[in-house]
Formats: sequence, C-alpha cells, structure tokens
Amino acid sequence: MQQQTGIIILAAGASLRMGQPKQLMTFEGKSLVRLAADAALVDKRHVVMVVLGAHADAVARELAGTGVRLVTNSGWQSGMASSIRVGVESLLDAAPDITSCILAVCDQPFLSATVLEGLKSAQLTSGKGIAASAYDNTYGTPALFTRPYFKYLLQLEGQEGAKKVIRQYSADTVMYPFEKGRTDIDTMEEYNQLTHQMISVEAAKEIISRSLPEWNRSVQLHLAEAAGHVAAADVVAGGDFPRFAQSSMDGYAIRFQDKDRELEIAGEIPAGASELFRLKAGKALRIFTGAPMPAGADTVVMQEKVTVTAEGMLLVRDEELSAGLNVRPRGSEVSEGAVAMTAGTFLSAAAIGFLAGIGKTQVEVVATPAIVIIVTGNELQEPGLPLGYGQVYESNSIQLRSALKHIGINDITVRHVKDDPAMLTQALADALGSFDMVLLVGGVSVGDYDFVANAAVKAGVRQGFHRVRQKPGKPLFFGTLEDKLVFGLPGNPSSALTCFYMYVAPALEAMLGRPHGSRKLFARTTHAYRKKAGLTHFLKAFFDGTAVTPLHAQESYRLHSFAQANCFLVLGEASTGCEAGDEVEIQLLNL
Ligand SMILES: Nc1nc2c(c(=O)[nH]1)N[C@H]1C(S)=C(S)[C@@H](COP(=O)(O)OP(=O)(O)OC[C@H]3O[C@@H](n4cnc5c(N)ncnc54)[C@H](O)[C@@H]3O)O[C@H]1N2
Ligand code: MOO
Repeated sequence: MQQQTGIIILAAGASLRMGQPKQLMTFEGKSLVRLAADAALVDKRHVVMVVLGAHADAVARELAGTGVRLVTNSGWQSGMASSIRVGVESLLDAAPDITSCILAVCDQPFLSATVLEGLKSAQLTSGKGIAASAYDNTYGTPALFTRPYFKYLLQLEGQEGAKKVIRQYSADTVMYPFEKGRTDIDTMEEYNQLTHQMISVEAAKEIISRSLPEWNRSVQLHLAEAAGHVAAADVVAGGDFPRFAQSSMDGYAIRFQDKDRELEIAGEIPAGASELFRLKAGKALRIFTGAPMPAGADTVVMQEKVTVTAEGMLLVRDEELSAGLNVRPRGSEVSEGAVAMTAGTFLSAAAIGFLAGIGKTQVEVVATPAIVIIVTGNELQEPGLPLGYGQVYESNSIQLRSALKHIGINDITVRHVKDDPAMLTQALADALGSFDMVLLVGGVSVGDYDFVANAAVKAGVRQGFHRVRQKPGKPLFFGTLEDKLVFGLPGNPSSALTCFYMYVAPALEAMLGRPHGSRKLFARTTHAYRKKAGLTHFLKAFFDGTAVTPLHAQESYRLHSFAQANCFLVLGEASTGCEAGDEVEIQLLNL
C-alpha cells in the first residue's frame, strides 16, 4: 500500500507561563509555529494539519499562504487530548487513505524535516507501529503513529497526551534519537537562554523593518530649523511664483514681431520697478534680470546680441531669437493653489530655499521621537571624575547621543542604572511609559550580571531577536512593546556604535521617511584581512575615495581605530577574509 503521512502540529495552547503567544515567538528569526510548519512542508507529500485554539486568529495569520491546513479546536481549554482528537479527525477527513500521522508540538525549536524523515524511516525499517522521539532518558513528540493506533489517539481524554499511547504500546514502539528534542520552551528564562538564538545580519534587519511603527506625528517648524527633516504634509503655493512675468537676462524687452526693425529705446526697467511699463509697437525697453516685463512685450534680447546705433536705435542681432525667449512666465515655478512640495520630501538646503522662495516661513515636518539611553554597569565612572580601581569611563552615552544628534534627533535623555535586575526592569518599564524608543547599553551578553534581555521581556517587551551572527555586536537585542522599539546594545563601545550605525540609525531613517545616511559601495582593499567563516565582520576602515584600508585595532573594547574610520569594510558570514587588491563591500558612515 502507498504510504501517506500526515503531520499534526498542535498549536492551540495559551502559553500561560510565557505571558505571550508562544506560537509566535521567534527562534533564529522565525516564529515557532512557522518553524514547525516549514519543517513539515519540506516533504510535499505530507498533509499538514495545524490545530489552533488560543490566539487562533494571530496564529492563522502567521501561517497564511504556507499551504498548511488549519483546524480550530474550540475545546482547546479542556487539554491536549481534545486537540489531538480534532487533529486526527480532520486529518482523516482531509486524507481518508492516510497510513500514519506524526504528532508534533510547536515549542521544540530544533524540530526539523530531518527529524520527521528520521521518524518515518525508523518506523519503516523496524516494522513497529509507533516511532517516538527519544531524548534525555525519556521520549515524546514528535511521534509517529501508524493507522491502527489512530483509534487510541481518538480515545485520549483531558490532559492526556500521545505519551500515554506510546507507554501503553511500548513493545510496538521504536525510539528515534532526537537529543535536541529536549529543548522545549515553556518559560521566558528557557527562551532567553536558547544558546543558538543567533540570527544573520539580514534576518535581523528584516525583523527590525517588519517591526517599525506607523509614525505619523508631525510638528510645525520655522524654516531655519527644518533642514534635515521630512515634510509631513503637502505644501500648497499661496500664489503664483514668479508673481509677474520677469526678464531672465540683462537686455531689451521687445515684441518678437518687431525683431527685424530698428527700434527706439523708450526707457529702462530696473529689477524691483514697482510701476507697470508699457511697450509700444516699434519700440524697445532696456530691462534687467528679474525686472518685470512691460505690458505688450513678449521677448527679451540679451544685451550681447544687439547693436545700438550712434542715433541710439536698437538693432537685434540674434539668429536664434524665438518668441518668449528670456522671459520667466508668471506662475512658471509654481502656480497658486498647486502642490509645491509633496509630503515625504526630504528638506535639503535646496528644499528649504525653494519654500522660502514661495514665501513660506514655516513647514510641517515629521516629528522626531523621544529617545532614552539607559546605561547599565556598576564599573562605569563619569569622565572628569577620578577613576577608581576597576572603573572605566562611561563613553557610550555621549557617543550615542552625538550620533543621534548628527541625524537630527535632539530629544535624548540619558539614565544610569546599576546592574540589578529589579531596578533595570523598573527603569525600563518607566522608560517605555514616557519615550518612543529605548536604547539600553551594556548587560546584553551572557555574564551573571547581564540582565537586559530578561528585564526587557519582564517589562512586557516582545523579543524580536537576541544575538546576531556578526562581529562586533553579537549580543544585540531587539524587541518591541506596541509601537515602541527597544534595542539592547552591547556594552563594548565599539560594538554599541557599530550596532547604532547598522541597525538603530537605519530604523530611525525608515521610520521617519528619511533617505539612508549610510551608503553601500564596492572598492579595492589595500590590505588583506583573515577571518573565520560564521560571523559577518564590520571592520573599521578608511576609504580615501578610491581604495579602502582596514584599520588596526578591531577589538570591540577599543574606539581608537573607530575614531579614524569613515566606513566599515564588510566581510559576510561565509567569507574567510580578503586579499589586498580584492574588491570588497564597504558601508560609508554618515559622520
Ligand atoms: N562568555 C561570553 N562572554 C561574552 C560574550 C559571549 O558570547 N560569551 N560576548 C562578548 C561580546 S561579543 C560582547 S560585545 C560583550 C557584550 O557585553 P554586554 O553587552 O553584556 O556589556 P557589559 O558586559 O556590560 O560590558 C562589556 C564591556 O563594555 C564596557 N562598557 C559597558 N558599558 C560601557 C559604557 N557605557 N561606556 C564604556 N564602556 C562600557 C564594560 O566595562 C565591559 O568592558 O560581552 C562579551 N562577553
Ligand atoms: O562581538 Mo562583541 O559585540 O564585539 O565583542
């Protein structure tokens, strides 16, 4: 008989111990339910049934378009058995000839297609009726049941799980070793301690960009203060500009039809002339750049292209003269009531000049967020005070503040918190109440005093990721609380600033609709650099406009080379380094 396996993913639980839908928490950048679904979908022959319960809508949205089938167990609160029953029943409805099913849960982050295949082949080669995953001297999910066992699954009650059937029929069960199956996630502590929770630079950027809030706060600014901001609303012209037809050259205003006649020069119109001149047929008027065109004239001849006779008569000597030449028509820059500038325009010096030129003194711009920098570390001392043994000068807050100011963000508050979990959670909760973005610095790594990730989650922050496959900045934390972004930057000053340039600044730019301050380009490197594959390296480097030189002192506790750098030389995860003369990627810094 043709073998056909169904996969039932049990995703109905309320994750009470977690305080947030576990199904949607991410591991290596993917939600746990999506990880399980993707593993099940690798073999296209699988019929994949996901049983929903708590948070059903959100989980269904997460799985939209994947190809899994969804079934909701309205009785999910009565326990696991009801979800197993609903899963098996709907699998039988969907695929009546199914020969086996694998029951999987969505809190085993290491569940993979390999494990599912392993269970299938263990069952086939052993000829047993059940194949269960074995880990940590016990066994459990994922577990495969052949068709004769479906009836026992359908008889499970209340809190009973598939384990009961496996125990009862252990003589007909083959164990498939899946050591990493021991890792399941029931509590935040377990989640945060997942050591492999390290994602690629690209995945980290993607998670941040998916998490950016709608930002539609705006503020009215004086033009003189508005450079570097983004227009928040369309700007409508309050009149025609220019307000009157103007000459764009120093020369003579004429009627085009008179160009071949000898013309009497009847007078002179300077810029700023406040009376309306009239030009009669057969005459010309001396005119200057910016001066109002006289009524009756339609063209200006440049003074270089005329001859004035001894009698003071004007002869036009311009082969290329055309009607309307050298005249700026009224309203040709912008006409009254027209949109002179659309919302979203970056306010460069030119944009500000343009607005002033159409008479504006104020502009509505996208407001900048209020940011708090929370610095942690008992060893930190304020620069200027004597340095005790074991102390280091606190440099992160001032360098981050400077970097923020450089991109036009001035609403910055700095708070210092001791390495104490309760104080940190409290400080963070307070900060989330009053600021739009939180930059925590230090304490994101794995040491006994590194409390940031836990404190953030305790304060209600939903973790996007913690740890990125990069150097420096590996322990970077990112999360959100509603529309607020929380970055946990590593304490090493060079790591903190690298993460600022690579993640925080681009997030702010995207949120505020600004152009990217940093530019990626390719250049030849003057020196070789060796690295191991595995992490993306952001090397502090100097680009002289032609070639790039990786600088000395790349260690993340040092800023000496960073202080001379104007770019990162970027070597990707897979790279093992570069040779002198190689073309390499660089990221120019917005300094
Ligand atoms: N066993 C492991 N240890 C560490 C790992 C690891 O994976 N396993 N990761 C290392 C990496 S990479 C980094 S980066 C750091 C990040 O550490 P934290 O974010 O936890 O930061 P701290 O431990 O608080 O401080 C690190 C370093 O930076 C100095 N520091 C901190 N704040 C400031 C500041 N505001 N101004 C100046 N200097 C500061 C601090 O004194 C430490 O020297 O963890 C590694 N460890
Ligand atoms: O990777 Mo850590 O961020 O530099 O030393």
